[in-house]
Amino acid sequence: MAQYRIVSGSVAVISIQNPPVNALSAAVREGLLLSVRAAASDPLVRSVVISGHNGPFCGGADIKEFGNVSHLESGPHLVEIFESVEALAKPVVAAIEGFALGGGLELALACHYRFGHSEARVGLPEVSLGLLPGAGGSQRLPRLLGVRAALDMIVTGRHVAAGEALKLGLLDRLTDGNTVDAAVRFAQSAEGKPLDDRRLGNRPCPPLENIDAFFEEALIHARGRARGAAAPLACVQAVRGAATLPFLKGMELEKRLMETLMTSGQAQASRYCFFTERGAARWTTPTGARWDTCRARPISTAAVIGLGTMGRGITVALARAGLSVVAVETQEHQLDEAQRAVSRMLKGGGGVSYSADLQAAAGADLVVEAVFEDMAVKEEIFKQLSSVCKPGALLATNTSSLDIDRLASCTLRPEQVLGLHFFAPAHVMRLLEVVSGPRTSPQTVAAAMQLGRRMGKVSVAVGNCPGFVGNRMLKPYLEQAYFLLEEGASPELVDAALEEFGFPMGVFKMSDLSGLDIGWRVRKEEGLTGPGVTADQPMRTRRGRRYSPLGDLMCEEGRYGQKTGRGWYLYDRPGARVARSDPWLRSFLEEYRERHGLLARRIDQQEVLERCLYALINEGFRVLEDGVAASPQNIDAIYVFGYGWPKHRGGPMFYAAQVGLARVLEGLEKYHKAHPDSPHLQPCSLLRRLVASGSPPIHKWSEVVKGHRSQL
Ligand SMILES: CCCCCCCCCCCCC[C@H](O)CC(=O)SCCNC(=O)CCNC(=O)[C@H](O)C(C)(C)COP(=O)(O)OP(=O)(O)OC[C@H]1O[C@@H](n2cnc3c(N)ncnc32)[C@H](O)[C@@H]1OP(=O)(O)O
Ligand SMILES: NC(=O)c1ccc[n+]([C@@H]2O[C@H](COP(=O)([O-])OP(=O)(O)OC[C@H]3O[C@@H](n4cnc5c(N)ncnc54)[C@H](O)[C@@H]3O)[C@@H](O)[C@H]2O)c1
Repeated sequence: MAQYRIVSGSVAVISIQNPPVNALSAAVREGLLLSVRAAASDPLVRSVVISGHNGPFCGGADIKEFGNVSHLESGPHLVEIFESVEALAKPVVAAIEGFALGGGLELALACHYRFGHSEARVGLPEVSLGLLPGAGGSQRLPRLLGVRAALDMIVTGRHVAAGEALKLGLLDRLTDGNTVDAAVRFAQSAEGKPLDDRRLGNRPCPPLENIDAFFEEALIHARGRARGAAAPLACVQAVRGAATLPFLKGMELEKRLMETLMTSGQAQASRYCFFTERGAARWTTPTGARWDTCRARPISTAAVIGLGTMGRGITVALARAGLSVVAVETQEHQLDEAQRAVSRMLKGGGGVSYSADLQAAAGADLVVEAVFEDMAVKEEIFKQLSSVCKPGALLATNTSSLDIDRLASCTLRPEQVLGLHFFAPAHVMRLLEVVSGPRTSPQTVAAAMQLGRRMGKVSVAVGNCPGFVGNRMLKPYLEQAYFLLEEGASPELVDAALEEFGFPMGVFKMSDLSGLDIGWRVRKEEGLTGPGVTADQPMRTRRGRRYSPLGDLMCEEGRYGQKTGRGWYLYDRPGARVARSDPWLRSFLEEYRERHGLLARRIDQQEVLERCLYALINEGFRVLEDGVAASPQNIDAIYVFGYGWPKHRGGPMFYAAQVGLARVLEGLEKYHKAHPDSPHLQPCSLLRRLVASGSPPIHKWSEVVKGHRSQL
């Protein structure tokens, strides 16, 4: 899987051939080493060019091999191959088109020169797989760029565009033309010239002042951002090795660190996320529709109705994907403000026009409705859209909780109605839930999934139910957090446990950020709170279940969160972001407990995690059982890309498998026994059946799910 040919009489061109990304599989490694040896021993060869076949240079080591030690160990090791490349007595030029990532860039760093196409990008993204650059990258890159720039690239894993790579000195030259031809010409010009200085393994790292202080600070910084992930810290340690140790010692350190990471649960979880993200594109529905049998009609024009928080972001996301967008808003001041905000985000007009009239949506291929969360308002709009829009146009709602089927039934085209559930801010957040009802056609789902990809989203096809997948699972999580407050916890304790687990924000900080009033409005619509609701039932019970009115009481006090400067925390002013503990809240909780005869008890972080996360996971099993999500992988993609679940923990369903399904079941049983009035803690039957069938690995859960009624 490496092509070898001689061109221009003296240049050996070695081309890596392993579509689609030319990953360095065992067969590629074998081929590469043989080719390098052939070039070394052929007296006619005076220089070498290494390139990728059919475009991309190389996407790095073959990630599919990582889960299996015997795969990892078969074929020559990358370190050995790269040493042979660097040691070659003939100039070796990397010809980089497309991308050189991970092991791909490490190969290029072992070459004596690096030629890049002007549109190529390079990077060492191993950290996002829970790893570090383990084939010399952590040692060679700092020797080439200096510690600061190398550390930044390695710890963030960011892709660097060719222009920046040239400025950094990572690429030696750029071309707009044929990269291999340019590299061949350059290789010939370098034939016979000394190479010692071009071998990065021979070079010391450029000196850095106050090296110890620099790395201490780098470690603190990385720890602060890592949210419990081990890989970023190992990256810092490896780069410190490059700065302080001779090359071979540094390579030994890199190897030791890599072995620890590679066998860790975190790397397994991160790898799982890598494939889960991509797997979501291969959607299926139990009605038999599939990603590979459904043709999507292209969408080139869209209308967005309602230009509040969500509508603005959706407009930007659609415009950035190249669609021509008409944005509709009835409130004049909102329209003006939105126009300014959207233009700012798009840095100009960006193919967006504005109107106050719904008729402007007449020509659109797709309409996304993003008005207030009010069924009556949305029903009226869908009725109008059904007659205003051209035949074939898809009608989508961005509702986060309302019934898609009900909206579909207001139209004369229910098969073209769906939910496009964006997350705030819609132009930034990666997740898109594509929600279909029983009457939504497969072609509609296909078109939405294709559009999601164009917008750079991780799009997950889900079924219709209250809260769809993400918000449905969030409800029991939030509920347990409230119950914990009643029982003696503080928002600070709950948030600290969740943040230590790896969430960017605990549940109470998150709730302050999104606004407590949103949930309050939904609970009022559901009849759970509001005037007269508690007249005939206890304050802490609704429909026979335990209910915490804490959120409602907070809203009644005008504590909506950041927007009012007061919520579960205190803020310096409305809109400020820094959360401070609020003594008022402590007395409020004490009085509340006293009023309801609740005795505060000591609650530890383990209970917080188990109550909140197991309740969420339990609902995830129910979602699977109901067929609202097609797979546990889809649920995990939703949580990682939409709800801040830490990647190095794989997603809630993966986490459950890693903890052990029997342990999760046991935990739920224990807590349900202690809180029998909280049905979300009652283990669902799918979880019981999985445990009874020996807790199969996650990719086999669907076999146990089969046979269940599906709503998709
Ligand atoms: C006892 C224990 C012993 C332990 C020993 C430890 C020593 C081991 C030594 C190993 C040394 C390894 C050193 C090296 O530093 C490690 C690496 O290189 S890790 C890999 C780093 N590379 C990446 O992270 C890049 C990942 N890929 C991407 O970012 C993107 O795919 C892309 C390259 C930018 C292309 O993007 P797109 O064009 O959008 O395409 P897709 O993303 O949809 O991908 C298409 C298809 O390809 C699959 N794929 C992509 N990259 C890889 C890969 N590196 N390996 C395998 N497969 C890959 C991807 O999954 C898609 O397929 P699908 O999933 O859809 O079937
Ligand atoms: N805010 C979030 O975090 C979030 C996240 C996901 C989904 N959602 C959903 O997105 C939708 C919009 O939420 P938002 O937070 O952007 O609301 P918002 O209140 O910020 O904006 C709603 C906008 O719709 C406009 N509007 C009302 N009726 C209209 C009509 N008939 N025609 C045109 N415009 C009209 C209003 O003037 C307002 O500008 C809701 O359904 C909500 O549930 C919100």
